[in-house]
Amino acid sequence: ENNISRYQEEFKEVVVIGSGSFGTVYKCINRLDGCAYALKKSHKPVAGSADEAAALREVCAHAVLGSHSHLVRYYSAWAEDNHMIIQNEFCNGGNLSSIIAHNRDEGSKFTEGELKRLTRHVALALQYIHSLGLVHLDIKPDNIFVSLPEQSLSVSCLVSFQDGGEGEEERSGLENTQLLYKIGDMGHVTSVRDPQVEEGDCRYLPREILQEDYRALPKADIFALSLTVYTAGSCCELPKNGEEWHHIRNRHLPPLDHCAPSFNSLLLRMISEKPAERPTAADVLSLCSFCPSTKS
Ligand SMILES: Cn1cc(CCO)c2c3c(c(-c4ccccc4Cl)cc21)C(=O)NC3=O
Repeated sequence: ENNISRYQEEFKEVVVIGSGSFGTVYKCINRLDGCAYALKKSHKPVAGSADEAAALREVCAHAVLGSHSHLVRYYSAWAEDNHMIIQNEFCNGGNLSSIIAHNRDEGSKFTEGELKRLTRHVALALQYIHSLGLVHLDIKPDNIFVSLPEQSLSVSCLVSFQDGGEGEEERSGLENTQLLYKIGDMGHVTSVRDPQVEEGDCRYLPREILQEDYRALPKADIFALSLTVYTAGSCCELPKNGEEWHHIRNRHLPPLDHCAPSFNSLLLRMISEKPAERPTAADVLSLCSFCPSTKS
């Protein structure tokens, strides 16, 4: 039997960077090109199972999506000794959920400028995905990754990034780096025309998806983007079900007190009960572009 492991042959495993029901994610260095990659190792799904269909959708989606500055880049995928392995771009800034958790501990939160940069980057990626007739269906802080370009990994920037820095002026240091937000985890991507919907995280799902109404799937991504941005701005945990869950679906979302009314009303419009009333990704970009504080 073929017991040569491509994983061992081609990569040096550095550290586990995540693990869960999906499998285990490692930061690895490719022995040939010396670059860091994120490799997710999961058990090979049973042939013909829903897991196998999802794994195929993930890899095919990456292959179709190609490369985009606000999508985590896919490099390769293969099977070995009963495991599935996917090799993706390594994002060195962590994911949005780890940054939100850090802010929650520190009692600090995203400035309006940072929230607008986050909204713009993810809306750019959604505009691209939707333009290809695809939808993501699992937009949430865990699946938004951060890339800090090397040159901005100076100590001062890292300090402000890691420890929140001394105050606003330290944090504002972030606003000027070319920090990039990227959508990752294509495990729920499906086509708008012939959707094979695997429901994403219910905290970020609009009502119509739970009611299996798939007539406006791109607007489900817009709904989830709003609650993702809201979570980053408020550091609050979203409800999974019950009264509070329905309250939000009735557009009751307390405004982010440090953001302009125009930004709060954009977030509210994005969670309109009727998908048709939610803006498209292109609308979000134009509504969010008049922001003085951050470029890019
Ligand atoms: C838990 N976790 C932490 C990270 C690093 C953040 O600094 C991470 C990454 C990915 C993924 C990932 C997600 C879904 C599918 C495949 C992969 Cl490799 C998971 C990741 C991925 O595709 N790229 C990553 O950086």
